[in-house]
Amino acid sequence: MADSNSTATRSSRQAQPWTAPTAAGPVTATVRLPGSKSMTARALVLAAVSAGSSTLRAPLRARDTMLMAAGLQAMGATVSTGDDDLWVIRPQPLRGPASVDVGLAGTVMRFLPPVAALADGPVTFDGDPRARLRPMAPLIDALGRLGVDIDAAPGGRLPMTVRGAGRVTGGEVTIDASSSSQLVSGLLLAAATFDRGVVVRHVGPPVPSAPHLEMTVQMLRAVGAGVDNSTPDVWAVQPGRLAGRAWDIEPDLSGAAPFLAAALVTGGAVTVPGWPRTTTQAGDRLRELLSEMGGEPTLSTEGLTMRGTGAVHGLDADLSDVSELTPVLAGLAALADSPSRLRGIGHIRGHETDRIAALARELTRLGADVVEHPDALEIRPRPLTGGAFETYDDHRMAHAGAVIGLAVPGVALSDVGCTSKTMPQFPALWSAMVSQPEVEH
Ligand SMILES: O=C(O)C1=C[C@@H](OP(=O)(O)O)[C@@H](O)[C@H](O)C1
Ligand SMILES: C=C(OP(=O)(O)O)C(=O)O
Repeated sequence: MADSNSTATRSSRQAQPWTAPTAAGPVTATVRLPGSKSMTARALVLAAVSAGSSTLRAPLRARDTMLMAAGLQAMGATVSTGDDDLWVIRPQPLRGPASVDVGLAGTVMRFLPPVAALADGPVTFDGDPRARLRPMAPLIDALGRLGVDIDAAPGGRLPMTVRGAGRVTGGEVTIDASSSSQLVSGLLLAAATFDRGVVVRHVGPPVPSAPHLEMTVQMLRAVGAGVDNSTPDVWAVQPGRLAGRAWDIEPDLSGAAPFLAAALVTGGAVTVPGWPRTTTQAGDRLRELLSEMGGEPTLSTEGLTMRGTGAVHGLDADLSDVSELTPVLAGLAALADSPSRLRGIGHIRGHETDRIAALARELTRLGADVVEHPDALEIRPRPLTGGAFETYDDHRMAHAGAVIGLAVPGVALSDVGCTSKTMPQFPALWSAMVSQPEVEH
């Protein structure tokens, strides 16, 4: 069952003010990270729409994934999350009435409505206040055109009720998924169980987060779905029975970002064990992005080791594929020896908070010179001074503040507890990393 600490809403959770620890010298640490949010979410959804039982080894236990588990359970699936290392999912006929709390999880709000359409009965969705502002309309419209009956708040937002009819006809549908790749992933993950499967055609400005879409396609194929993604911006899922399976969840590589960044900031070395040789996770791009910023990555059987060289350089990069890395890279950019331009990130204004505005505001407050563009951030480093750092209920804003705090004493986060969205152990892991004495090699 979902534990209350992991699923607590922002309003039911006390803010946890936290002054980020400053590193006394180079940090040398091995940091074992929890499972990937994106893989855990997909594995749970696929397990619930498969024909047999599934297991998830090393899943992520955090607010987003516990809400996913609870949502599926509310619709009738048996989801056993009691064992930290092995979750067991037994699919059952999906049913309403049910009520799903999406929290602030994009994965829950975009992946579960298509599943709810398969339930026999109404399923209501709502979440944190900010969840009501995140883009949902293209998914609601697409499901409507696939024959699903949905009542949503004006403008196509949460709260909403999906009046599941026990089956979905499916077929071809166009969608503008430029605001989130999750709108497409959600349709695809449930589609093999639609009578006619689905053909999703994106029309509009580019869809962000290509690696996340590739993860959706690969994980669908791994449970036996026929998926054709050979035409750009078109994804077809054949109707068919999906097989339950045993999933090994990789460590969360996007969650690795602040820890690896710490190696650059302090001129130390941080190792993340279990870094996969090949992966669809967006966070794997950290190897290349952080080496452009001055780090030296080594991938070995020990995992990924990022070494700082003592220098942090600015970064000019299109982050549209890996936009969830933006907050940490922006924090690092504020400490760099040259300006940065983080481009292609307009859609992150619809993430947990408007991340472009939030980063511009908080980095400026600490003394950086930041120019905010509709879809980019320009960061010109200047000497920073500690002070208040608002986290906006956004785990990755907290990561950014922690990274700056390594070098700037007195960076006072308004709430580090928001990291429970994807890594409840973040404050403990961070403090342990910063306090580890340097080891001479
Ligand atoms: O499908 C997923 O697991 C995710 C897709 C991406 O969403 P967007 O395409 O909305 O950026 C990413 O930013 C998010 O953290 C996780
Ligand atoms: C954008 C993110 O989350 P979500 O899955 O809620 O969209 C994120 O984790 O950076």
